[in-house]
Amino acid sequence: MVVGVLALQGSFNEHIAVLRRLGVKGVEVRKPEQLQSVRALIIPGGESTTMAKLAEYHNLFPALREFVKMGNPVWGTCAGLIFLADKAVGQKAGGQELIGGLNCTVHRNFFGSQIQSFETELSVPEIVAKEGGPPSFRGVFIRAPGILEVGPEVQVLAEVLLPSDRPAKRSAASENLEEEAVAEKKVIVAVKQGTLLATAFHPELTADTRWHSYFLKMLDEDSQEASSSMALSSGNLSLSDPPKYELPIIHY
Ligand SMILES: NC(=O)CC[C@H](N)C(=O)O
Repeated sequence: MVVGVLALQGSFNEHIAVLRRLGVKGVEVRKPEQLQSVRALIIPGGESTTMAKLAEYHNLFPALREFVKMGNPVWGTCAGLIFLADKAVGQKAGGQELIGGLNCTVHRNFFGSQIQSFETELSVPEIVAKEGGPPSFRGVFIRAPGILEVGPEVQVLAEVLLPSDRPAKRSAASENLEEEAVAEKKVIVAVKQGTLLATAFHPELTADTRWHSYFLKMLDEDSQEASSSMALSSGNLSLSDPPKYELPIIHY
C-alpha cells in the first residue's frame, strides 16, 4: 500500500516519517499524475494560502477534487483541513482556492496568530475505541484553524474547550487555553466524513501514532486488498505493535 503526501509545502516529511514507523510507504505528491499511483492522500499543515498558490501553479486542484470525489481516503491536517473544507472564513484578501468535499465551515486562524500556538490534551473517544491507548491525545495547535459548523453527515472526533469570556482568541499573556477561565464553549478540531478525515492540530509532530493508524484503517474499510498488502509491508513496526505514547517531539 502506498499513501501519498502532498509535498508542496509544510510538514510532509514528518507525515512520511510516521507512516514509515507504521511500516507504510509514504510518497511525495507534487504533480497531478502522481495521484494515480496512490490509494490515499495526506494533506499536511503549513500555510494554506501558499499551498493553494503552489497547487494552482502545478494545476493540482482538478486532480485533487477528482481524487476526493472518487472516494479515496484523504486526511487534511491543519492547512490540509482548510483545503478540504467546503467553506473557509478569515482568508487573506482575494480568498484562496479550496479542494472542498468536507461539509464544514472552517476559520483559517481561529486560535489566533503564530505566537498563540499551544498544546493541549484532547479527549478522543473514537480514536481510543479503534486504537486503544490513553483517553487523551496531545494536540499540537500551530496557528490553528477551528471548525465552526459541520453538516449532518460529519462525525465530530475532537473538540477544544474555550474560555467563556473570549470564545475566539487567547490573551497573549496566558500559556494554556485551559488556564484561562472555566471552559463553557467548544470548537470542533477533528472530524470524519466518509473517507475524509480532518484535524486542526498536528499528530505528525507527536510520537503518538494513533491518528495515522486510524487513517490507515480507513483504507482497509473499503479494500481487503489494502489490508493484505499492509500485513506484508516490510516496515519495522506493524499496526499491531503497541504504539508509543510520548510527549510531542517538537515543542512550539
Ligand atoms: N499549521 C498550519 O497548518 C496553520 C494553517 C494556517 N492557519 C493557514 O491558514 O494556513
